[in-house]
Amino acid sequence: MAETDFAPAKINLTLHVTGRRADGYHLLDSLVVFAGVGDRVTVEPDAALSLAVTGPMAAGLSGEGDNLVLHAARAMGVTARIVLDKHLPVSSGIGGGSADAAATLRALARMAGRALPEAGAVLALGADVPVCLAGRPVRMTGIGEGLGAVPALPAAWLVLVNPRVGVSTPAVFKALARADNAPMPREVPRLRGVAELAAFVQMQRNDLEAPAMALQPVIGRVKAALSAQAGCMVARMSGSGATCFGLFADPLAASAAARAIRAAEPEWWVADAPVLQPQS
Ligand SMILES: C[C@@](CO)(OP(=O)(O)O)[C@H](O)COP(=O)(O)OP(=O)(O)OC[C@H]1O[C@@H](n2ccc(N)nc2=O)[C@H](O)[C@@H]1O
Ligand SMILES: Nc1ncnc2c1ncn2[C@@H]1O[C@H](COP(=O)(O)OP(=O)(O)O)[C@@H](O)[C@H]1O
Repeated sequence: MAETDFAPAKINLTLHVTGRRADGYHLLDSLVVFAGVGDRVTVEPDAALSLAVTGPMAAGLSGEGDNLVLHAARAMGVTARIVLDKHLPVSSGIGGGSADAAATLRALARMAGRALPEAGAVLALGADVPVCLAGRPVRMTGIGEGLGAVPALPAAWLVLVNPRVGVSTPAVFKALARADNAPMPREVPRLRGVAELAAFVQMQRNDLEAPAMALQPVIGRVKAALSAQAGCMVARMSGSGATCFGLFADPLAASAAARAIRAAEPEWWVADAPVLQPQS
């Protein structure tokens, strides 16, 4: 039986870099949510493992031997014909490859009636794969393996904008001036509306914004374009960039903002989508 799974964009609403391990990996403290826009992974039983990439962002993935989808399938020890329908820009700070790997694990587990790999094997696929496998709002800590519960978040909408410049995650971490930054407050408070969520985000940081902007100054323009939109309550960069998000209380304001940015910057990738709520 074929199985399809959705690979939603991962958004770091906050991203504090709080330390650096001896192996060079950084300790993070990040409020992560998922957006209702993403890739789609379809798997079908087959005697050999194969991957076809379709969709508007397929061209961004040339070295298919390295595709995280194939790494994930090997970690499951299952062969399948896999189709990755790629909609998210590659190397863009919204975890597209990690979301694809997580969707592959979920789809193959259902297809083959197998359990998901253990936590260490999931983390070995990439620091963002555990959070993408969780697929719900969490406080991510450690290098990505810590998944702490957060109080339910209000319904909210995001506008995502990428200037179509890929940003290398290792290069951004390398350009970070200091790794010993303050974490988020001990508790993420209960946030009773988008205004409170936006105020919380505003008081936190993405410590990778400055180094990413130094490497790709266009990120400053992306953030400013979002901030200038009516109804945008806060704008920040996600992950190691270059994608920035704007947070909106109202879906109509979010889609109007997306239309306005698309009209002004036709070369940029722009999407509006809800913050995904945990499935009940
Ligand atoms: C920065 C984040 C924040 O969510 O997002 P993205 O910008 O990738 O979306 C992630 O931590 C990225 O996770 P992921 O992209 O899976 O990282 P990996 O493939 O495991 O590592 C790529 C490289 O990033 C650096 N790295 C990654 C994670 C981490 N906690 N510390 C690091 O220093 C290391 O240089 C590593 O070699
Ligand atoms: N399925 C995939 N989708 C996106 N990138 C992938 C995938 N498989 C491997 N990669 C590689 O992973 C790297 C990071 O990609 P991506 O996950 O999109 O970055 P980010 O987490 O910053 O959004 C890129 O160099 C890309 O070539």
